[in-house]
Amino acid sequence: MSILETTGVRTESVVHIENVSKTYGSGSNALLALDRVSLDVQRGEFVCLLGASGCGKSTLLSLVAGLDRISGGTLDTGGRKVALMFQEAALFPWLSVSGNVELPLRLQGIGKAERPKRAAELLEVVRLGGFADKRPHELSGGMRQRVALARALAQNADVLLMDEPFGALDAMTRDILHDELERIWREQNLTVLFVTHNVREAVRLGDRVVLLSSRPGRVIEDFTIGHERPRRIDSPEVSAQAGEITDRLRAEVARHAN
Ligand SMILES: Nc1ncnc2c1ncn2[C@@H]1O[C@H](COP(=O)(O)OP(=O)(O)OP(=O)(O)O)[C@@H](O)[C@H]1O
Repeated sequence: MSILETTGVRTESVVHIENVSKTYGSGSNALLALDRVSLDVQRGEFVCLLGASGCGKSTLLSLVAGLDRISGGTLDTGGRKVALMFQEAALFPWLSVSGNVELPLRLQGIGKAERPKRAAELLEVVRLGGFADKRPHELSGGMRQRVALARALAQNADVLLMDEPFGALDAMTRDILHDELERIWREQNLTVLFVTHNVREAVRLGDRVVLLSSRPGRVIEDFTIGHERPRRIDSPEVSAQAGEITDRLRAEVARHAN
């Protein structure tokens, strides 16, 4: 994987996407979802992907996760481990909170005695220390997403891929989880690729906000978000930049509609 020299700072690209295209189906049913998308994510970066509905954001994440194959171009994660987190926590209802977090530990071959201890540590990280023995149905939506985050962290991945993870939560819960995710990202030196529809959320969280065009998805703009952290989603700086990006997105959606 490439080591880039930028302004004297050594950075390492952990996700390298170059001219990646994805076509679903074939012949007269072929649908071009992504059209020559290029994007590099550096180690430790928090990159948000934004775009109109159906522009291929989830498709790009599933390609990076290796769940589907690219139709053209180059996609290289250097063999790094990636973990995925979705809008729905998708916890196993018959397992306890701890049991859900222990599952990826088991798949990694971590011993039976060690797993509950490691799960307890991860539940502390997401501030669910006292909930190890609860079942998913006993938790709120925000708490279930915390468990899903702990489970993703349990995979010990280099890259965390998040597909609208807070999309189904109320604004206050989402706000709290933004703070938590930012803290965990920093403490654990994670690299995050985060898909969202919510422009403010993208500016609240991202080092960069990458805007995709309407289908077929192409990168049309890559905004660097330089505001000091931690940010508030309702701060004047975040609102102003979100306004600028929203205008760009609206123009793109209108262009596509014409
Ligand atoms: N497995 C599939 N088979 C066929 N077409 C698909 C498949 N997955 C996605 N598509 C199509 O590819 C396009 C991109 O879908 P994708 O879900 O990646 O977009 P998105 O930007 O994540 O959308 P949204 O923001 O609405 O979640 C859409 O037109 C969708 O219908």
